[in-house]
Amino acid sequence: MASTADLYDEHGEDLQSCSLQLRHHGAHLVFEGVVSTVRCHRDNALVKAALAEPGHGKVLVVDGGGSLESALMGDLIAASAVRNGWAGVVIHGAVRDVAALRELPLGVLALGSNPRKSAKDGIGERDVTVSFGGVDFVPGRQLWADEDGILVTCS
Ligand SMILES: O=C([O-])CC(=O)C(=O)O
Repeated sequence: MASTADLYDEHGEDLQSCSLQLRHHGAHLVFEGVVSTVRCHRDNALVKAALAEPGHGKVLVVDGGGSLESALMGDLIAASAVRNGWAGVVIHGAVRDVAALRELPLGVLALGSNPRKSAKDGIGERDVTVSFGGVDFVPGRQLWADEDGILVTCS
């Protein structure tokens, strides 16, 4: 994959760039894939269900509303994402089991971490457009991530 900076130089007008300073937590610092989404708040049942499905190299973008009060993914859910062929998970919210996530062959970007787990009631939405950091993450669009940040196609 070309670096996000090179992609931006080549296709800037066609790309949205995420201004939110998410941290890398997975072993893969460079990843790309088609966007799939979950919107939820302190409830990760939909995240777990999505990552238990075949990922086909997609990236799950989770809009947790920026809450750092509880973790939306830990090492077990992340390991299931690896098994099911997801390329990465981008979380506007928190993860946990950070030491274990670092060993997993998965792209993981998140706002922060918290050892507290989330509810499992299944409240939220799947494959809706979510927006944060100045980017509209529309399901079906292409996403690229590396150590500089995240780019997503505009259409
Ligand atoms: O079960 C959870 O809420 C998340 C978690 O800790 C894991 O994925 O290991």
